[in-house]
Amino acid sequence: MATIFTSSPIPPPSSSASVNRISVLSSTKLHACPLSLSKKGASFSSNSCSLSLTRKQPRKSFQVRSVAAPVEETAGFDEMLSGTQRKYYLLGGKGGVGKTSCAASLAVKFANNGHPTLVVSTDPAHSLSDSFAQDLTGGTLVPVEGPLAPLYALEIDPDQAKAEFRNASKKNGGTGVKDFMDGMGLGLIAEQLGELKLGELLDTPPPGLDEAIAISKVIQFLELEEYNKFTRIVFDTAPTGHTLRLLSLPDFLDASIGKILKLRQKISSATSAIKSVFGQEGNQPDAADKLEKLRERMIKVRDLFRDTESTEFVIVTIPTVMAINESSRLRSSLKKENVPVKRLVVNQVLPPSASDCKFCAMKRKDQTRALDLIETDPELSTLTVVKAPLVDIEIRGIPALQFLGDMLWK
Ligand SMILES: Nc1ncnc2c1ncn2[C@@H]1O[C@H](COP(=O)(O)OP(=O)(O)OP(=O)(O)O)[C@@H](O)[C@H]1O
Repeated sequence: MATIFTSSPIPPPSSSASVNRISVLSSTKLHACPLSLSKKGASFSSNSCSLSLTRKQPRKSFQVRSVAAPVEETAGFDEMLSGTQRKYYLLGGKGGVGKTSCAASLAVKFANNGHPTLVVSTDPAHSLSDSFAQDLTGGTLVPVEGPLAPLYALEIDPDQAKAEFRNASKKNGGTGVKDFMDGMGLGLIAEQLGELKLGELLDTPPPGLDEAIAISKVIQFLELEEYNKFTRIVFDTAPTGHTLRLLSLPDFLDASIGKILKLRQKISSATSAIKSVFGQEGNQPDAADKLEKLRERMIKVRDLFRDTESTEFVIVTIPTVMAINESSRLRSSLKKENVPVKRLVVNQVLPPSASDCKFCAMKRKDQTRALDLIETDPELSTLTVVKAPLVDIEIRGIPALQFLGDMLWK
């Protein structure tokens, strides 16, 4: 493919279809350079232009005359946009690859296209506020300023969610029940309870538990009326390891909580006579209720993850062998758990340039090797690959997110 670049003024919109207009985000003076993303790599080239988000530069524009149009692989954003029924997008991948940036840019794009959108962070190390450059902390719905349709953010506090779970469980199946049973001389059942290893679970929660509870908390929120308006919900999830463990947690917790509740029933019938003598009723029915609710939400989370109609997990990666291998393992685990995956975002792809910078040339070669891996990887090769270029400043704030979103979600 050959591409000719000139830097003449932008022609009127009616000019030849083979001429691509370069977008300029005039409101913030962010520039995009000619870019076309193809399966074989980012076909971006200019003698005078590297891909950059440059502040305070004079308004410039380029025109690209494509001699042979590259085969572009797009995200299929129209499909993501279509329908007014609620859809969930979970973005996940290795730490630091750009999950938050991609999730935030998707949320902005949905909102700008008319969908009332909620973006949720379930990563214990939240970075939504940093990404939007707005204070979105507080654990409740916070409006994001800027997009056309309502966009709200929610940063779930995993510690608070975990504490709630711990309290509910302790009253029913943790040390609270164990002490209670010991006191009643029901050591045998206490041993059975020990087999559940629930005490351990609560004392040293497995990584991912916080996120599972955070997501269950979101489900609880979504049942409230004020959340009905959201037609797109984008999750910025924690790095891969957490996500993988998270996937198996709903089943694990469902089983554990189910056992606890059954056990509680047994205990309550076995001890009803004793309780009636000693008049010990306590507040257990309320706690049991809470635990049962948590269990129901866990089941909803699990079902939500697997619902191909409404949910999609988008894997975000960067063009390095390590990140791509990790993405492959993630995809394999998601497949085992029947979580629908269609798209793979490859972020921070170095655009080709005519400069002879040795470091860039080496880096580009390295990235190309990694990108080639995707095409032969049995887990990843079937996915729609969407590439986003590495830009030269941090992606922060609505204009920058719009810029990234316009390149990614097409
Ligand atoms: N295409 C890009 N070009 C340049 N910088 C980028 C790009 N994508 C993301 N970044 C920057 O990389 C950093 C990490 O991005 P981000 O926080 O989105 O990653 P993350 O995967 O969510 O990280 P974590 O795993 O820590 O939550 C940020 O400073 C962000 O601005």
